[in-house]
Amino acid sequence: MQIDRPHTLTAEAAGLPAVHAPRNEGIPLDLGWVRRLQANTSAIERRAATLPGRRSVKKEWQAAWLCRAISLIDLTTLSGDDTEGRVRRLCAKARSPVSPRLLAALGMEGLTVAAVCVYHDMVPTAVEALKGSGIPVAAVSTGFPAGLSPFRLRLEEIRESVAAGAAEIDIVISRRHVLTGNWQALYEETRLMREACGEAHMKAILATGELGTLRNVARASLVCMMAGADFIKTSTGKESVNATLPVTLVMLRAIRDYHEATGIRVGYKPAGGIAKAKDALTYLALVKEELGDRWLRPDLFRFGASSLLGDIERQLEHHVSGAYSAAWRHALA
Ligand SMILES: O=C[C@H](O)COP(=O)(O)O
Repeated sequence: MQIDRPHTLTAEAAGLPAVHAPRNEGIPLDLGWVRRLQANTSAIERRAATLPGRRSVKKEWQAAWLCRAISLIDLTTLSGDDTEGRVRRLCAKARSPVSPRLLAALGMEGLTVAAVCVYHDMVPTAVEALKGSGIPVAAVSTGFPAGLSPFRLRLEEIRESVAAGAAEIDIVISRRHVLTGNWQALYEETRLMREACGEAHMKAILATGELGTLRNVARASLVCMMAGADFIKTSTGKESVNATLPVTLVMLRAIRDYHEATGIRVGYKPAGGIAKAKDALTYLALVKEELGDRWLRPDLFRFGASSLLGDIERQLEHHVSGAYSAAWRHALA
């Protein structure tokens, strides 16, 4: 598809000025609605398969959309060997996601990523390193990635992450509630997590690669939105299958249904394995087709990605200079 041409290659084209959708306060669990939801797997897979081939944005339009993609990244490090030093370097990258020379050439001075996403223990370091930047810190709490620690500890972890300065909390759902069709338990658990988040925005990670069917993905999406999730997110990045286009179609349509029924906009975060600039453009095109431009802003869309920024930077370098830089020059991103 042809994405509309942004007027100019400016910060505005990259997703600014900031807008803030009202929060999703949730609604009572509607089991009838949940059970009516179906997913036509073969139709969804057919549609998803046509998407990468139909995308076509070139030259300055492509550069503008790649800058938009940067403004939508939750720049992430979630490794067992994370150190304060690595998190500080990541935060420096978040403030200045591509070289100042490139930003000046693109007219994109001031461009930053949307947030930095880290484990609970790294929240104070990230908060300190991002001070004054306006970039929020997101914490993966609730026994990430499996979410199988005692429930009271998962709630406590959320509270501690918020107290340490996290403005966004990425929770993981209990996959077993989905696999056993226990929507009541999923709703109640997610609702309590939302309460523990307080003012912090909550992204509900479904771990779609472990939910078995696309119908389960649709129903889990809906239950999490009913329970008050501000975002629904595909994956932790640790499952064997993470973000995919079919899962994205299902989740976007659940978001559209919820919006049509309630008037509330819930955000979407594909995460895990999105590492190429062209994949990011495919996701943006799909969101634009399914939900419209309003969802292509940081308050309603994020990429959860640890290495996407590096490839986008390489493509922008090519746009400006006509040459590709070596991948190792962008190792951190
Ligand atoms: O939430 C973010 C993901 O964990 C990042 O996954 P990734 O390292 O495959 O980009």
